[in-house]
This record gives sequence, C-alpha cells and structure tokens, in this order.
Amino acid sequence: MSAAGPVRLVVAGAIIDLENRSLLLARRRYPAEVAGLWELPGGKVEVGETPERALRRELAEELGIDVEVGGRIGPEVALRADLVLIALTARVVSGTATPTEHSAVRWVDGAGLSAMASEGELVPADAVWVSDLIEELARRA
Ligand SMILES: Nc1nc2c([nH]c(=O)n2[C@H]2C[C@H](O)[C@@H](COP(=O)(O)OP(=O)(O)OP(=O)(O)O)O2)c(=O)[nH]1
Repeated sequence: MSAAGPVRLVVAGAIIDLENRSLLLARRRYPAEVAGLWELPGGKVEVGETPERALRRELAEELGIDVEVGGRIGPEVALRADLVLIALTARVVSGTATPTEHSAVRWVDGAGLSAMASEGELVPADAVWVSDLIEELARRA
C-alpha cells in the first residue's frame, strides 16, 4: 500500500481484574513471527466502527466475554505504514475468557507481566505498554 493510503486501526484490550490486580493476556497462534507470544486480545477496527465497539466485538468473538471499555492506555504503536495499534482499558462484565482463536489465555499480576516482558514472551509491539500497564495495575490496587 502507498504511504498515502488509509491507515487501519488495531485495538487491543488491557482487561484488568480489579480484585486480583491482574491483566488478561492471550497467546497468538499466527503469524509465525509472533506465534506462541502473548498479547492483549483485540483486532482490527472495521470501517464505520468505533474502537470501543470493535474491541467489544473482538472480545466477544475471540474470548466469549462481554466487556465495559474504559480509556486509552500507553502510546500508540505504528505496526506498519498502514496499521496503527492502540490499547484501551476494559473490564469483564460477563463471561469467562475462553480462547477460540488464541492457543491460551492467562491472568498475570504486575510482577508476572514484568517477568514475561523480560523473558521476551510478549509480542514485540506490546513491550512499550508494560510500564503503563504495571502502573495501572498498581493504581487500581
Ligand atoms: N490484537 C492484537 N494485535 C496485535 C497486538 N500487538 C500486535 O503487534 N498486534 C498485531 C498483530 C496483527 O498484525 C494485528 C492484529 O491482527 P489480529 O489478527 O488480532 O486482528 P483481526 O482478527 O482483526 O485480523 P485478521 O486476522 O482478520 O486479519 O496487530 C496486540 O496486543 N493485540
């Protein structure tokens, strides 16, 4: 795509459990470069869709959960010239996260997230969010 082409947004959910001070991560199956690495679940925003609505749709499809979406967290990340990634906070309103497209899900606390980042277990683009996520987990404690 040319540099002047439309930019597509990917929205990822920083799903936080207030009681357990933990964050939901999902393990990617594809593409090969990131298969086996952990991400904040989400997906691409469709034309005419708000990021909030896209996140609720993706999380219902991918994990079978209904979430309430909060505000932005962390910086936006340019994945490619035509793809930008943002993260929104969210909390589960109903359902239990059960992966349909990911190979696994797990809840981690701040220390666990930090350890996974150090071990290179997160998808590379998400590494920039780690300090903001750890701060958020501590703030809500
Ligand atoms: N969902 C999500 N995608 C991420 C994250 N970090 C990151 O680099 N990505 C990349 C991987 C993909 O190239 C793109 C999102 O693709 P996706 O596969 O989740 O979205 P989708 O379901 O709407 O897309 P598709 O498979 O239908 O093409 O963003 C993240 O934390 N969450």
